Amino acid sequence: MTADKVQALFNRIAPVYDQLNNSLSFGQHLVWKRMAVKWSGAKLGDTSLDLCCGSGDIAQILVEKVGRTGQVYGADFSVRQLDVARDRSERRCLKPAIRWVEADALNLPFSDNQFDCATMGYGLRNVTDIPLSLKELHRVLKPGANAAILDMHRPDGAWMRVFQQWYLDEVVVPMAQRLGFIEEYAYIAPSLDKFPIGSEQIKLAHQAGFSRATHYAIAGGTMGVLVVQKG
Ligand SMILES: C/C(=C\Cc1cc(O)c2ccccc2c1O)CCC[C@H](C)CCC[C@H](C)CCCC(C)C
Ligand SMILES: C[S@@+](CC[C@H](N)C(=O)[O-])C[C@H]1O[C@@H](n2cnc3c(N)ncnc32)[C@H](O)[C@@H]1O
Repeated sequence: MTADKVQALFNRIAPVYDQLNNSLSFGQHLVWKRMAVKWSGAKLGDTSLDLCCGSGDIAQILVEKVGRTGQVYGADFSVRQLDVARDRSERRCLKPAIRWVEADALNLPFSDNQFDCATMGYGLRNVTDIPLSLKELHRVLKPGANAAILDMHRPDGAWMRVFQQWYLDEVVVPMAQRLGFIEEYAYIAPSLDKFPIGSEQIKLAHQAGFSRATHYAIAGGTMGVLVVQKG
């Protein structure tokens, strides 16, 4: 899929995105997002970045970690997702206020070495150039900074993989169909088929310049968190 099509897809599903994430994962996506924030090493006073922030769940968790002395930037190229993110965070009157930035993960409008930590939730599988997005992430992190990249993952075990495929085809797509978004959610399965597995992600992270990279399989291997460090 081209970047324009990915952007249009996430604009279209913005009104139902949170509702479907909650029902399809039985609320578990928030647990996985909290794990990613923990592994990003976010701490009080940090300047943090949530890349491909969508409706802003992870950015909101980062606010709790960096506190009033820190800063949180949420960056995404979908204006509709950013509208939802802004509405939700304004309703909660978060301090510090999150800075929502319309930006392409492949060409970030941030300086070199700007961030103490970063997160990316379900973004890497959707960018059109994974090596370039990892390079951009590496560029904007300070030396020594960590980033945690959460995404779906293909489990090692055959039965778990069969279950995952069944769940995507027989639960996710029909539920999305009821809301009129069949094609949008049918896109998840093929995007996962071509997404590099953990060991391949580690290689790509090293090639992008990260000195350390570890992949943690979670949720029975159906999800994964790639934790990287800039040397
Ligand atoms: C966080 C979730 C989905 C994010 C998401 C990512 C995408 O790339 C999309 C692309 C296009 C449309 C929508 C999305 C999108 O919403 C929610 C998780 C949904 C998963 C399908 C849930 C998969 C569950 C596993 C098969 C196993 C369940 C384990 C159990 C809940 C413990
Ligand atoms: C599945 S959503 C994840 C949103 C959020 N991080 C979450 O975990 O719920 C993927 C997001 O990545 C964004 N995205 C995909 N490619 C992008 C790119 N090249 N630049 C910026 N955002 C991008 C989409 O607009 C979408 O909001």
